[in-house]
Amino acid sequence: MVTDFRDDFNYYKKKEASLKEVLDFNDNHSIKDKVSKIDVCPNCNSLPLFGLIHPSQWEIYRLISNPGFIYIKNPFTAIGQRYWIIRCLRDYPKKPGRTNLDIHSITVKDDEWLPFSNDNITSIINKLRWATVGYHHNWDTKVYSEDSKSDFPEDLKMLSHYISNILQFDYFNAEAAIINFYHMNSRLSGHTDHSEQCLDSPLFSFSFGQSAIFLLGGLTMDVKPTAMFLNSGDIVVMSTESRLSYHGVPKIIKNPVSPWSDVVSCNSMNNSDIFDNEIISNCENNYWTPFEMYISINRININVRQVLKRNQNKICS
Ligand SMILES: O=C(O)CCC(=O)C(=O)O
Ligand SMILES: [Fe+2]
Repeated sequence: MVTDFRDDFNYYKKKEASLKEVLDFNDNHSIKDKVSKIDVCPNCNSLPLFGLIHPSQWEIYRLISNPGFIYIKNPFTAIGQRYWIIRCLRDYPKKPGRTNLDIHSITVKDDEWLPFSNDNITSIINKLRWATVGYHHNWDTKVYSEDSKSDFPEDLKMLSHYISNILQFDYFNAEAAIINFYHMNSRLSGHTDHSEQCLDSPLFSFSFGQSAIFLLGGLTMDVKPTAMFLNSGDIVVMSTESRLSYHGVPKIIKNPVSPWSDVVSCNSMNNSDIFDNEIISNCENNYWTPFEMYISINRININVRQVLKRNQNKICS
């Protein structure tokens, strides 16, 4: 029987679906003959970026079935995970970022967003489904516009550019990001990301919190997808032939581990001015508690894209 993207999506969204065919990058047997390991830079002298382990220790794989798709197994330190989770919940949804809550005319005052302690705020944070920064993704028209953009966060830009350099992409400029917030029963149906004017640049996707079953298909819905687990801290890159592939998230599953837990110490960090030092200095104390409550039952995905072509300086309509 031929199965296509829809069949597999519908299969994996079921509670009782068997997960034995899902690629698990933590299990050598599961990935055997399906991936090839990338030796990033054997003589890599790059300094580690705040929140990441040294790139010489990263585990990076290509999928043999899907050229251009790259998987990096969680290269984040526990503090790094906490940092990005806090940024996604505390800062990116605030103005000038946009969220699904704007559409429902819910405005959140600065000091109300945290610490999610009263019931009202708890319910607001639970309504958060997406936030956009940089060029704002327009969910209806799918067209970016010069009239709808805000500054791209410098720290997220630095993270994306760092990964792009380590992977030796010629050029990448982070110009738009969608932050997706998933509950345990959320899904993201199969789609391609084709709104960007530059489709030759890679797309970087960072996952935090609970795990996803991620389906990666081909250029049409007729191609049977590869199913894989994405766990907290994992990074995937969709480039070249995979940049326009169908993909989706049929199910969120409980992450058996919590890699944000084992914080060593915040003091030894190489804090560049780009990173928010308030988060770094508070990441070990109670400040983290409400975020931990959130991330123990939700998943966050940051999806970073380049919108314009290399020499283009604005959207051409
Ligand atoms: O949550 C994910 O892993 C994928 C998100 C995605 O595909 C998107 O935002 O376009
Ligand atoms: Fe996508």
